[in-house]
Amino acid sequence: MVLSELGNKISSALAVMNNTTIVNEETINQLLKEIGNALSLADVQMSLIIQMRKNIMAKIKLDQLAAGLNKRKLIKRVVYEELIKLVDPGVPAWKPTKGKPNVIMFVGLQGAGKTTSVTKLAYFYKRKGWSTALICADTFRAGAFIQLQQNATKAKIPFYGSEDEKDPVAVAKKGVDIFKKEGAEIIIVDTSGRHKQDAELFAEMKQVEQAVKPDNVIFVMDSSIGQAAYDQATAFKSSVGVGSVIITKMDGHSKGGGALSAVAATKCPIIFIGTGEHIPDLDLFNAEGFISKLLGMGDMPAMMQMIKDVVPEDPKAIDDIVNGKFTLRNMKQHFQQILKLGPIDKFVQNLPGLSNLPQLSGNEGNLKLKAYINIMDSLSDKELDGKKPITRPRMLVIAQGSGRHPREVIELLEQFKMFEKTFKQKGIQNIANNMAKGGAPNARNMQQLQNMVPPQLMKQMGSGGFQSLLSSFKNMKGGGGMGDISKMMESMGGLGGKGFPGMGPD
Ligand SMILES: Nc1nc2c(ncn2[C@@H]2O[C@H](COP(=O)(O)OP(=O)(O)OP(=O)(O)O)[C@@H](O)[C@H]2O)c(=O)[nH]1
Repeated sequence: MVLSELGNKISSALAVMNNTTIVNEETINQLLKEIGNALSLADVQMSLIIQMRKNIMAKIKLDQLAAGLNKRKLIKRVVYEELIKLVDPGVPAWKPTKGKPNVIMFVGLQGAGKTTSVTKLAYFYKRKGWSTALICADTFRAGAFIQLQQNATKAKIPFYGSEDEKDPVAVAKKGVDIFKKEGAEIIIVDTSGRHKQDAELFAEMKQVEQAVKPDNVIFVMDSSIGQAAYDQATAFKSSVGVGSVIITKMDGHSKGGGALSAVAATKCPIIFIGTGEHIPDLDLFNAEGFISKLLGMGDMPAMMQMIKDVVPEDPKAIDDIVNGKFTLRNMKQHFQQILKLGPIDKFVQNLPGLSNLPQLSGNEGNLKLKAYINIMDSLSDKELDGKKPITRPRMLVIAQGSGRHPREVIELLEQFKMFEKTFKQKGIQNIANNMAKGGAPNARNMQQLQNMVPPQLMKQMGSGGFQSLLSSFKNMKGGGGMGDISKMMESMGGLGGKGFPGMGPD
């Protein structure tokens, strides 16, 4: 059973409870039994399931509930909170400090995904403007040096290692010293693994730890580990000062529950999950967002973060929205920004109602956007700025110039009309204006916003999903300010009409 199945099972158990006429002890027992079975099938440790069940029962005392209280809502909330607790030790995750060297040491068993994840993490920080460096202190596995060197070169990250030096402590120490002197802010040390936990491995880890004095030790765990996760995590935690966890291969067919509940063993937060073999395939982990996504309720904070991370402030684009102006040039920028968010399917899976769909369109959406951008590269400035209409003969020339089919040029212009319509709606301008003054969207804005969400998406989101979308708007008050709301609207504009290119209902 993969995690989306776990999510679907829990969601349907909650839906059954929601549809029963009477909520009594029996209904709750049945619900908890089904949730417990689903968690157990996903490899979550039995003692944790029993504890969770006890916590839920303690929070829902039916006989003490005030009359008129929405019991179903309360039960759902309690289940949701307890699921979050399962993957959240309640300890804030360590954060690096800008402007100083932060040494991070990776530990884990062989094949867990350490070498892949060190590069992913360095790349994650590099994209955010940190100066990063990688050190290969895995002198045990032949090939580890070359693997990390190649990954580092691919990601354009400075690397240190030695094919001749057999002492991991010496390599780690020398590498850290070099990069500290060079002023690197994130220095990541990859250590060797073993097929199984053994004394030699732990002794080596301890020596490296003492030599480089890491600011954080990250324990990397393969999500397919199953029930053995608890013991493995405990062993690593008691040996070195593990501070955070990364769970890899969450994209595969593993059950994942065992590794996820390893936080209970380490009392350390999961900070990232690996979602593929490529360098950008590393997702920030947020317990609430993760459970919300698991249950098909979307992960709006993750979506907002993705947008915030990569979209630069563009006052002109904001002005254009406020003034109801939308040109092909705006659309081109909009598509370029969406592409920076990574694969579109990942972005969309953070949306309520779409989050537990198995796979939307893979890379198709991105390829389509790239094709559209190619076409727009062939437009003149006047055409991009809406100062000159694009005639049919001109469409053929543009198709030829961009090496695309004329049908795609027509498709792009149709897409543009839909975007233009969305962005010219008064509602968007009102909200933008309101947010520009630092205010939260009011009830009328919300209604207008609701009217702008295409019926197809609305149906998929359900009212609960829509509420969380609205609250994400409300929560933005004061936080990200005007920049955020404009970006959010851009993303919503992208969902307008037929949805993202290549992902529409037809
Ligand atoms: N699908 C998928 N594969 C991953 C992920 N992370 C790592 N891998 C793959 O897992 C395999 C092992 O990864 P490594 O990074 O070499 O493992 P390691 O922990 O460094 O192993 P040692 O250096 O031997 O200790 C490689 O084939 C990786 O491509 C992930 O998140 N998803």
